[in-house]
Amino acid sequence: MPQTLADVLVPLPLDTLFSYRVPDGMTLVPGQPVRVPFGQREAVGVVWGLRAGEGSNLKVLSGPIEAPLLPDPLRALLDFVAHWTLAPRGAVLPMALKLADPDRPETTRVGVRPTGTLPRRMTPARERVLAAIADGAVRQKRDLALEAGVSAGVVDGLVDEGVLETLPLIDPKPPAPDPDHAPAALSDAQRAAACALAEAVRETASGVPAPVLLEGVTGSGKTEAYFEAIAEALRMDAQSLVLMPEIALTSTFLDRFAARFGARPAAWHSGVTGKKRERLYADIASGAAKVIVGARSALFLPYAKLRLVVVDEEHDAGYKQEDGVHYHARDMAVMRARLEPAALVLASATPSLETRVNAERGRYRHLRLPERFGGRTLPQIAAVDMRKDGPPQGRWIAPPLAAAMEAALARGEQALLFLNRRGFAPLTLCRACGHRYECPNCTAWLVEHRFRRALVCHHCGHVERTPSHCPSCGGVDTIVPCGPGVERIAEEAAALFPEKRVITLSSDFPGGAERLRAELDEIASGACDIVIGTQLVAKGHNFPLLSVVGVVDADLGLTSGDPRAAERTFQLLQQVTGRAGRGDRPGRAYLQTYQPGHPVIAALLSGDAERFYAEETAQREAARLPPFGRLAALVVSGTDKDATHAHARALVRAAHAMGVIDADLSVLGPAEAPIAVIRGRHRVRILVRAARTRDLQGFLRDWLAAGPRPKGNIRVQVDVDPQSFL
Ligand SMILES: Nc1ncnc2c1ncn2[C@@H]1O[C@H](COP(=O)(O)OP(=O)(O)OP(=O)(O)O)[C@@H](O)[C@H]1O
Ligand SMILES: [Zn+2]
Repeated sequence: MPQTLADVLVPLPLDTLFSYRVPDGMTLVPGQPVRVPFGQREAVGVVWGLRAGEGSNLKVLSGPIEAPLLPDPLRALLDFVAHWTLAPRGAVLPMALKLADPDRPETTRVGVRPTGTLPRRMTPARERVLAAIADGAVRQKRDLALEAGVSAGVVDGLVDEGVLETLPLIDPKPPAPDPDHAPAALSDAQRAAACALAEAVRETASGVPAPVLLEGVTGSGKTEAYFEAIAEALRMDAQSLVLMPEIALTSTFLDRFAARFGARPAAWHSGVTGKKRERLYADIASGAAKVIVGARSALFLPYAKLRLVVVDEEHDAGYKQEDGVHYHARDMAVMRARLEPAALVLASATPSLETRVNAERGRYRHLRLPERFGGRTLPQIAAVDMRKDGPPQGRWIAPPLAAAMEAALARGEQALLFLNRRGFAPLTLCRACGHRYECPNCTAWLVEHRFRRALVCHHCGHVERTPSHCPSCGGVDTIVPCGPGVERIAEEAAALFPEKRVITLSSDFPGGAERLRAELDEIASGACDIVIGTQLVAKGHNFPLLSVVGVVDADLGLTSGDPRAAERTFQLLQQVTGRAGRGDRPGRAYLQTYQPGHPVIAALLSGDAERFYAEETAQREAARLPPFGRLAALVVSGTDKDATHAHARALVRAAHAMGVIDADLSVLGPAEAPIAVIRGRHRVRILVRAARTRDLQGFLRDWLAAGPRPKGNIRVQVDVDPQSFL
């Protein structure tokens, strides 16, 4: 007699499902988290499928775990991610499965309220407590003590006497966002876009709407437009997910959202931990959490009824996960939306070439907001030719930029200096003997961080104290910095404008999201005059008083070997210059460059984005680079240099031996990686380029199966659709 068998996926780096016999009388459904015997122990897993079969030789499934199901579209997404990235399915599962930690006790907060009994002895402190709590509302002990201005001991004393009683405090359910709370008065262009987006959300009732590219210049109100799509989803009692490339961007978003909808959305990111995370996960699974904003990991949650996915700043490289499972969250968002089905909105002022091409070829709908909101103009952009007008040796702010800053500051406006380089100087050497400070674990210079008084490796995190004498020649105080980082620019700005308040923002500063948020608020309120920052300040922020943006080194990034170097630089500089003139004062931006004629600089100066995209597209097509061809990178690494290189060569030989390499499928390399050693591991790269008509993943699977087994500590990391080429 056939029995019910369950095929279970376990969160281990394995691709296979394990089959178990389901005990008689136990009903399970696909997606159910379960406990199963696994080797000598028990493991958790998720039912991936159920079937009838003969199971007498199989182990018996232990039982279900009380946890949210992984719904069909989510399981299909996980299968797809595994297929696409070549990661084993079991390695993908942990991105979606967040089980409660049974060892963590539930930490309930304790509240107090009056019992009606009077204290035997009255003191002024006790009087204040009783006055504070006279309204009968339940308060946390600590809050009550604060409110009454007494020590916690006073409250405890009243509890001991039975004047107050304790009871567990249950978090009130956060209020739900209201689609009609405070809608913005939209401009005509915004309304047209908002209507089209809302329409796409409604279409999910009957099918899969086409993805939408929402392309609008900086400050055009893309956020306001997609808010109306969220409102529509709320009216359908459905969920919306807003993805952001960086968690630093979400804090201002939460406030703006609350102003529009009367309640904050739920935020999902690595900072949400413990019980809070468990509760949110459950609310997402039940559908109680309606709007979720998060980093890329929020894409893999068990939404009950997801009808809208917004990928904000869709061009941002932060969407690519570069460790563990190498996936691109934007691309996987497209797949998730198709599986649900949900409307998909890709929003950007500077879309990726991939997305632009999809829109041009009619695969995506293309909505545009060509103007800034409220009649504001885009900043005028000028080049500062560093060959003619550069600053004196050892300084980095050219006179024309300094003059523009001075004028703006005199008008009470703010200036932003942008340099995408952390630390004080990218290279440090000994003036006496030329010794360069290098990382002991990586092929990389150590970067001086003056605030921390340390030399730091940006690849492995190695830190050493800035030495007082040269380790090579023994020279004392001979250390000299070469080139600028943000800290050095801050020093120069402070010297140029000694009476102005300078704030420096860099992702490596301590304090995390909290501090950053406070600083962003300060800037927006005008509490500082000069802002200096890395790419952290480039995107998304709204600083109404900011009128001058100076790009300290506009050429940085143009010379890298990355096929997207031009596109990336264009996007970044367009974003950062777009911070100027968002309030009621017009903005100006200055690009300090040694090559004012470079196509990227020329495109920024002319404001002719269309031409830039057209030329970039033509070049990519000619070179058969993405999106006209597909790439996969293999990084072979190991502690033994010769063995690592030998393995890479053997892999390439194996590819050629397969007899499938031709004009439409080429294998390039092996070549030593630009960063040849990271954390003591030698690195060699192999690049595969395939026509879109070829099954790239199929080839990679066959190749890795046919190729040599890595020996010792050699590892082969596959990166499909690589974004980084270091
Ligand atoms: N219809 C509107 N009513 C009132 N304010 C608006 C409206 N549209 C936009 N704004 C304001 O204009 C500013 C820019 O809008 P928003 O941030 O949505 O633009 P964006 O296109 O997302 O910009 P960026 O790409 O630079 O991040 C915001 O301060 C926003 O509140
Ligand atoms: Zn290092």
